[in-house]
Amino acid sequence: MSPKLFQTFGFAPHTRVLVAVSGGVDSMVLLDLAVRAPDLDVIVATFDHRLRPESRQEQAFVVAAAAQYHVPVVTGVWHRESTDTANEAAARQARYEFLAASAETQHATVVMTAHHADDQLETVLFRLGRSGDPAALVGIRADQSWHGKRLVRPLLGYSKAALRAYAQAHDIEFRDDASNNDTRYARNQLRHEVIPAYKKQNPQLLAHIQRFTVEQAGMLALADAEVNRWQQRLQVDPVTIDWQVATRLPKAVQFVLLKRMLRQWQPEVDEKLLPEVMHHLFAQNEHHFDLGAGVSIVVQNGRIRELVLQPAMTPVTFTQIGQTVKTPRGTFSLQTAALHCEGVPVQVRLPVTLRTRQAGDQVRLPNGVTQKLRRFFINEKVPASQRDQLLLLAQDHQVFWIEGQPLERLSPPAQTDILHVVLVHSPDVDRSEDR
Ligand SMILES: Nc1ncnc2c1ncn2[C@@H]1O[C@H](COP(=O)(O)OP(=O)(O)OP(=O)(O)O)[C@@H](O)[C@H]1O
Repeated sequence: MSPKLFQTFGFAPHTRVLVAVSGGVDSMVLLDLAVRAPDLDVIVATFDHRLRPESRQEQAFVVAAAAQYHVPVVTGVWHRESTDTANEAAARQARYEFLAASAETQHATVVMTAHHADDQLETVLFRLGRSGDPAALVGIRADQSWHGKRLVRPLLGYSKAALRAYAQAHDIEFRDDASNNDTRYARNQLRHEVIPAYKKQNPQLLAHIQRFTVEQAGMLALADAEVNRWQQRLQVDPVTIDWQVATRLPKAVQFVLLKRMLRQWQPEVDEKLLPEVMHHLFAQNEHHFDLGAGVSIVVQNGRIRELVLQPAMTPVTFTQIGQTVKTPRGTFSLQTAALHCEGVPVQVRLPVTLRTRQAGDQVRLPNGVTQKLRRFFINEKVPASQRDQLLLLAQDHQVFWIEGQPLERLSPPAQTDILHVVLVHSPDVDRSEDR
């Protein structure tokens, strides 16, 4: 293992790289390699999750190590709100938000973490146990675009044993993360109890998983292209699929096709119902299936029709202050906050559209990080059944306001041409307009 390993990523000279360092052996080795690489301008980022008493000292250790390497360091601390749960997933989310925000402020174009081959094995086995979805089994990606940057895992091809050997050979100090020895966590149980036995039985396990994840990513890309081709062939109109031609394909292939098409329509449908949908496709009777997330489908005589139970509202656009729009959900008018004290003022730019969510929507969090709206809804525990119904104000895919969400969760856009407005809602509209 040598700094040459970065060459495969084709970084331009003096690429600014934010290296995520916890102080553990993996990230200390990554830091050492990155600092030795001639083409990289390294900045260290270290986050204190405050989940263990020793985490402060670990962060101080990383800060001191960065100083020894003469590289800048940014530090972050997880200031949990009382509503945040202190679990591993929430801690990881906070850490990645810190990394994204730090990359922005440090003008780094690449963020690196020290995930290695054993992490990959663990991730794939863990996901296999939790979900049968082949897309989940691509595992950790070596190089992906992320928040407008590249998120790179240069050590994914190296085992933990190889990293330890490098640390020993180069006298690299590190701190052991005590939580890794805590078998309360499901992943650690897998790490300490299941994987060692599995590896003993199959000495090539790491190499096989490595190969599997690379090929799996390729297979899924091929599958996407194939699904698009079939979709064009089978789609009669935007909400109708004629399944007759597809029936010449093996049942398992039909299932995959159907699943991926429905996911494109609505990512949150309940896929457990799909075998039943297929079973009833060619029945004479009409069958209705409620797939959740506001979507139901009707199947009959080899045709599938989508019905959105509560149709998404037709988007309406405000181009000026004072404009009033009638919708099936009531009458809305956009007023300047100074004129109206009703409701809380929102900062928007015009034109702004009132609508329900769309694929690609995103919000900007108070810490400046851009987050997918889908992820935001999950974090804020908005029930899946409500997500398609909530009204929001958006420009393109940037969402400024969401019905029922406290505004301090959403920060305004960074532009200066913002207006303070309130959306005035009169629900007492004639319900006959709903049709
Ligand atoms: N406290 C931290 N500060 C900065 N970077 C960290 C910190 N903890 C972990 N990292 C980075 O993330 C990488 C993965 O760490 P770890 O395996 O502990 O993560 P995890 O909690 O399992 O989550 P995930 O694997 O999904 O990132 C580390 O190699 C390191 O680069």
